[in-house]
Amino acid sequence: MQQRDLEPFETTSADGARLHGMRRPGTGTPVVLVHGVAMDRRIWADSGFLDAVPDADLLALDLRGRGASERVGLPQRHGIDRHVEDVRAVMDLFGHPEYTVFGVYFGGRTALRVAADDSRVTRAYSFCAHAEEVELPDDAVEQEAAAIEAPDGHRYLTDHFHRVGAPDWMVDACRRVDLPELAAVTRGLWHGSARAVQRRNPGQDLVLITAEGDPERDVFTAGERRLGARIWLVDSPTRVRAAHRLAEVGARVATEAAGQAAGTGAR
Ligand SMILES: COC(=O)C[C@@H](NC(=O)[C@@H](NC(=O)[C@@H](/N=C1/NCC(=O)N2CC[C@@H](C)[C@H]2C(=O)N[C@@H](CC[S@@](C)=O)C(=O)N[C@H]1C(C)(C)C)C(C)(C)C)[C@@H](C)c1ccccc1)c1nccs1
Repeated sequence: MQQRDLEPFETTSADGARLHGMRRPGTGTPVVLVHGVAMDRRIWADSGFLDAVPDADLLALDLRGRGASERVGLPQRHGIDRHVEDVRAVMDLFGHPEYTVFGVYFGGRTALRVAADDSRVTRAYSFCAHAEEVELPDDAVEQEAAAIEAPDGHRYLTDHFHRVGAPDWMVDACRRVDLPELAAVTRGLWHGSARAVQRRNPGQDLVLITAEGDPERDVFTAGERRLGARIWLVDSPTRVRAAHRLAEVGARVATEAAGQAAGTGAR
């Protein structure tokens, strides 16, 4: 992906947070790309996703506190509704009537919440995050936040993701994050992220993606029943290792986008 294709953009979220992103111009319904917690917008190029979706108009933002976007500091400014507002600010900036939103991990859960709140989203993909209520184990999440804000916080993250077989692009992304901000994002998960995604709006197409071997696969199929979502499975033993398949999933997204443009897209 030559750098010449990428055009930077800036906008402001509903609470005033300054956001940065990159547009890769293309055709058809624009696709807003939403990264996960310990990531930034560079993962889309690094994972090969960008090259797997050569024609689409891609809008990749840095969520608040990540990449070049504003550090907001407080956990309550990192709740999932603030993430939703970040994505909606990008949709407002480009002013299209319809968008596809594609998110990975917590960015996928965010994509589903954006679709529930905003009917400009006609298709939402959640890579390896489901739509059901989760039990946030207060101690484990607080321990994780404390480990992240410790001096060797990057090592905690990279050792863990190495150990569970994450791809290099995910491990490298951890090294780029600002640790105090990442600890605030982690504590921010207590602000609304545990709630299930309530609905699919008429005319929306939701796709939940997880690993063939995911022990929580049944939680994803619950979303299929409850929301009328589609399920894609990737050939991987776990959700974390499914990250190796992100470019392959991008190619499937491109096929659907092309199909839609030709008027034959699955609805
Ligand atoms: C089974 O987990 C996996 O398959 C790993 C997978 N995580 C998830 O899918 C979801 N999280 C979880 O399931 C669970 N949360 C967790 N802490 C919240 C969290 O995620 N992080 C906070 C920090 C940041 C790095 C991110 C993360 O990544 N930490 C990994 C592991 C990293 S190491 C360094 O310890 C993670 O999961 N830690 C768990 C535990 C603490 C319970 C062990 C629960 C409590 C929500 C169930 C995420 C998408 C989520 C869903 C709903 C609501 C909130 C978050 C990955 N995400 C990114 C890359 S891999």
